[in-house]
Amino acid sequence: MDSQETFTRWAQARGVKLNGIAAHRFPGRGLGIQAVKRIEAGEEILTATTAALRTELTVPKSISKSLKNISVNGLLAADFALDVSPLHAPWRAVLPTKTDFEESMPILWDLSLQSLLPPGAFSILQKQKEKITSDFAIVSSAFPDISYSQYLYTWLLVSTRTFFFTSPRIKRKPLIRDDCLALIPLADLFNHSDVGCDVSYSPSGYSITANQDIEEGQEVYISYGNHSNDFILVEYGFILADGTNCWDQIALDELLCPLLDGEKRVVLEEEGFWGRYVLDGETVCYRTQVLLGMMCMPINKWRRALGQGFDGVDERCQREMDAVLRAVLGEYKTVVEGKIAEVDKLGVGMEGQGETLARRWWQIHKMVSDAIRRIESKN
Ligand SMILES: C[S@@+](CC[C@H](N)C(=O)[O-])C[C@H]1O[C@@H](n2cnc3c(N)ncnc32)[C@H](O)[C@@H]1O
Repeated sequence: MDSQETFTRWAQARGVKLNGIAAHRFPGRGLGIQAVKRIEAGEEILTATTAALRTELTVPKSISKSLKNISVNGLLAADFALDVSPLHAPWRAVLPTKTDFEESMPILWDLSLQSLLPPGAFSILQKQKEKITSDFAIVSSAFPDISYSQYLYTWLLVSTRTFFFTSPRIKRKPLIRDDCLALIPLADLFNHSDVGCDVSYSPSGYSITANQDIEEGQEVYISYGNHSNDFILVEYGFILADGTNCWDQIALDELLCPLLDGEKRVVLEEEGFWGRYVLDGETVCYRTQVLLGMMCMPINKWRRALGQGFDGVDERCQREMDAVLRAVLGEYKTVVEGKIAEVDKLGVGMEGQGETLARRWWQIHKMVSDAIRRIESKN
């Protein structure tokens, strides 16, 4: 019996039930879930009782009592790092290796490559580093034998494969969303697509239901959330192919925020419209329209537009706003081309790392070029 089969039986013995699916290795995606029969939309394909889960409630007291104020991701990572028991051996045997992560996860890339991440991804990486550093400080003072590299590995294992979980037995206050985590054996093998099977959670456990008809032999996906490729790259170590992520967007703050300062910036801050400007595959966000309006309108007119909605501003004004955006995006396109050239000539790290990074910049290039074309064809 191979490790996948052993793991499957182990999970089934713990209360995971499968219907028409099995673990399967997919090139470039590690393990995933495959349909082993034709599945119809609405069919339940996996259920897991809470007895099958690994959560903060299952971490041995000998570990949790020494790790007060740690994040739940950090607590579960410590549990993984300290766990050598035969109990979880079949699960451990199918998990990605440190080498898998070295190639895929930006946090393990050379700093010169990290500095070439798109701004949106770079800021997510900084937050991820802060969380891990803070968790490791707590863990290393309680368990000095756990090395940083071992802890980073188990932290990423947890962060890349947890599901949303709550329980009345959890007394933690305040209970923030990032801390509502569970590991579900076998369900953690589903790979991500922008739209996937429905995952539902109730006090009795999890249920995963096909969102569409799936042919025998096809890969079966769930969605990890409505995430951009910048987010997926940093948090999960891959990007979805061009045109296959309907949630993709790019951050525009670095381009737009420097254009405004002084009083106009203060007004935008006061009205809650400063920062978080994005462009997706179809348009810039409403916040960006509000900022462009501030750049092109007298303040009284801007306030009226804020009350009535920026979608209906007059044509002349909209043309001015479009012209500002067109100019900014044009400059950014040149910057993006420079980044692609830098990535190509850097020659640092594993081949796959630079390749993923260049692919991401090309996706951004396309999004920016498409937006420029849309503006030009409109005016
Ligand atoms: C929850 S696990 C899924 C199982 C994983 N493939 C494995 O071998 O253990 C999440 C990880 O799977 C990989 N993954 C998920 N969806 C993917 C996709 N669409 N393309 C490439 N890799 C994907 C990434 O490495 C991600 O961090």
